[in-house]
Amino acid sequence: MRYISTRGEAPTLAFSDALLAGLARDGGLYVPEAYPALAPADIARLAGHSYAEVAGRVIAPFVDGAFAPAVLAPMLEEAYATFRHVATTPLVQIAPNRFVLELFHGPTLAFKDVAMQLLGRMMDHVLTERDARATIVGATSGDTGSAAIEAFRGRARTDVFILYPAGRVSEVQRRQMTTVDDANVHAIAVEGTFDDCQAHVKTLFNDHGFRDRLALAGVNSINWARIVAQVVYYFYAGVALGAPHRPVSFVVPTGNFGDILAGYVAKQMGLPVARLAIATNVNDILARTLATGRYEVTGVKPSSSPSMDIEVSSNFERLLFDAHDRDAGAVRGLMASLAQSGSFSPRNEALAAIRAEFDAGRADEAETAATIARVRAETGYLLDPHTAVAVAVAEKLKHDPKVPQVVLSTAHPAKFPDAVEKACGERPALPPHLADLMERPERTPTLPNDIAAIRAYIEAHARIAADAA
Ligand SMILES: Cc1ncc(COP(=O)(O)O)c(C=O)c1O
Ligand SMILES: N[C@@H](CCOP(=O)(O)O)C(=O)O
Repeated sequence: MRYISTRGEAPTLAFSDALLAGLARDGGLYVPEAYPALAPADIARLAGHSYAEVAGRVIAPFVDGAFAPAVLAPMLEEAYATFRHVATTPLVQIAPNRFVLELFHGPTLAFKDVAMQLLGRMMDHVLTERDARATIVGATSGDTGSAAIEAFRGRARTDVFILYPAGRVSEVQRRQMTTVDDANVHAIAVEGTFDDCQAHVKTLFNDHGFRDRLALAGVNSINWARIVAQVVYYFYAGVALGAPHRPVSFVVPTGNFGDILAGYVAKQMGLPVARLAIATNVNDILARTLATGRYEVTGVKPSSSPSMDIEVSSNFERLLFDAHDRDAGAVRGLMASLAQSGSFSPRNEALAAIRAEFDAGRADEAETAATIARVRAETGYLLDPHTAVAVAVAEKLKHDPKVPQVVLSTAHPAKFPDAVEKACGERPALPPHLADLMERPERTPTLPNDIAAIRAYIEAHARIAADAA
């Protein structure tokens, strides 16, 4: 399997190079040359297998050559042994034919652990084989950062620099990043939004001198390996609910579009997905795009689901690439328009193709809080605010009642105790391994929203730079 850039001007790479590259050198995102297919019989054979075993079969065609089955299988066993649930990502029914897919049983209580626990091991393996090191630079609205820090802390071959928007993540999210004292971990508060942090990361990748000097690697969902690892739970849940013999729909709380893109990839591979629904909070740029045909940045508003407070939705570029029949020139034009004017309009046929695959809806702050309170009162189930956005949208969508509808639950409610308590009067407790989180000392520099300051900080603290000096 080879990987090509959505902007068509970067070298084509094998999986392990795409894994270390993060952003393509032309500013685009890597995608496979073609999506591998799983025949209905192959999908049926996933039934009854453990999460790690299903992952082995779904991931294998993407990594061919780079990770032999004898290497990948133990890596997957080890990665998912860090999860606190025997099913890794269990399904819980909350209404007739509506299920919550709990993706938050990993070490940092969010769906990011599913991919990051594997990514950490894969990168370490490739770096060890090459006797190389890397400097990971990532942006987070709260969850990617802690998952990346947990996956890479203490690793000799990687330094991790995570940029998060100061004051715009929950206290639990911040502390999960800032209380880790391993020398290779740097959680940096930036006086800006997540979109600013993500733009800074992309600027650093596009500075080829800096990128090469520090051997930059990315762990955001710009990294294709993140998407691949997330494809697995669509198959795992789909098969548990009757695929390939019956279709399944998914409703996904969405920000950077990585999670729902993984569902789209699962569908391209052959999983019978009836509908994929994008659920947004008040930062509803994607829902507006599907409704109006115009992608238009209007300014991020802080919400009770802060991890989705995103307007520049990175992975939408991968969907645009497919929807424009893989015309890299068209994607370059749209992205140039976004950079210049904060907006773009996909071609009519592309928009029609997107609308044919996806539904979209938004839930405002009052709807999100009311959903947490009502679902708790009616079913006893406690939703985190991100999952509540998706449940609220699921309830509003037109949906075939015979098709199972799976709402992806992306975070544990205890990551957002203030929002949950405000909504339903109940303060969820952190699991035992994080019980003393609020007492642990924090370590986090605050930097201005300025690329020069961020570049200088990373250069001054990256071990690769120090060793080269
Ligand atoms: C808890 C939570 N839910 C939903 C999302 C949105 O996922 P994505 O950015 O892949 O669309 C995020 C951030 O990525 C998140 O952390
Ligand atoms: N919501 C994310 C934002 C970054 O998304 P990613 O999937 O591209 O890493 C977060 O919690 O950091």
